[in-house]
Amino acid sequence: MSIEVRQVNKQFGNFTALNNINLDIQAGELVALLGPSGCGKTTLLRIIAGLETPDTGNILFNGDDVSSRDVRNRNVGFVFQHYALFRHMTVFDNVAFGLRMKPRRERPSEAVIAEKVQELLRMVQLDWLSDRYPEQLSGGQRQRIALARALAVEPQILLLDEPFGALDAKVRKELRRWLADLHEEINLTSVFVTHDQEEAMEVADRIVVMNKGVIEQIGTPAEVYENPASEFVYHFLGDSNILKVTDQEIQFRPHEVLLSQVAAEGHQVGTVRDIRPLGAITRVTLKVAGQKEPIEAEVARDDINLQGLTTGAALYFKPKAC
Ligand SMILES: Nc1ncnc2c1ncn2[C@@H]1O[C@H](COP(=O)(O)OP(=O)(O)OP(=O)(O)O)[C@@H](O)[C@H]1O
Repeated sequence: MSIEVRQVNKQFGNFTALNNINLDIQAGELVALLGPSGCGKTTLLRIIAGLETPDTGNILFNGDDVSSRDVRNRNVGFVFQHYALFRHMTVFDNVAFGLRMKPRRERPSEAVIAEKVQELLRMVQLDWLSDRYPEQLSGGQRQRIALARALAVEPQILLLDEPFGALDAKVRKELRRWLADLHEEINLTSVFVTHDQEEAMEVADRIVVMNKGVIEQIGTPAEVYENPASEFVYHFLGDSNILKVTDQEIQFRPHEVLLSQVAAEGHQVGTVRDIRPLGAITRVTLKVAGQKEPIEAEVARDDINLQGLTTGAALYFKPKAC
């Protein structure tokens, strides 16, 4: 199901939370709303869900204006951090909840509900936990159960607010992959909120970069990273260096640097402050005379210029684009 956001504005008192938001999301897309804290991501998600009303503007699902429908009549599944699982219900009952709450005419029989719940629990790979209570689950398991619960009513739209927020890095990664796989399995349109650019890059088909209530750019992860529409997008999507050359400032990312242990054409010299192995890459921090901020260079861990390199050594560098 496609989602259109048309000229949406939202004020909280004098504060403009959303300023003329326009957004088209295709059926089957997985879209990330990315931006710093307070930029309006959650407000936009809540407006799409029907949990919040915009001051002006419309929301359309598959071309139908749903602006005046309340959340129960939008058939969206959502996982918001503060909509936790019901503590007094087992995992099974949590997932069954939405189906049991359906009006009598639409409500499946208990046998059908049981089958459906087991199928969802198998899908999130937690069917062995169906009799447990939420407090007996890990954070990652709870999030997966919350997703199963949201999917139980077969929504065509899934809205997720920082779904992996409080989890450790490894579990986050597993869940991200799981969400992307799930997306390929069932034809769902999903929008998720994150302030983590890596998370958006890794999972989303397209990223909506927001700042102070406006959309700065919409594009695929590659588009927003390689062709940022504004300074804000450039800085938000990754680390960057600023190098003063005569009266000009050059900006470049840490991986866009050439290194040399010997003086080379077009290279400047720096002093090695720190050498930090980060898995496949190594980050070298350089202090450069006359430069306020240090320069960071990221190269493959087996880069020849790292051989025998120690802190305090002189190292020559050059932004690749120069
Ligand atoms: N009910 C409300 N009343 C007043 N101000 C609000 C209300 N809800 C949100 N705001 C304000 O609107 C702005 C946008 O909030 P929103 O929750 O959409 O931001 P966000 O981008 O999701 O931030 P975060 O990543 O911190 O959750 C914030 O400055 C917030 O303080």
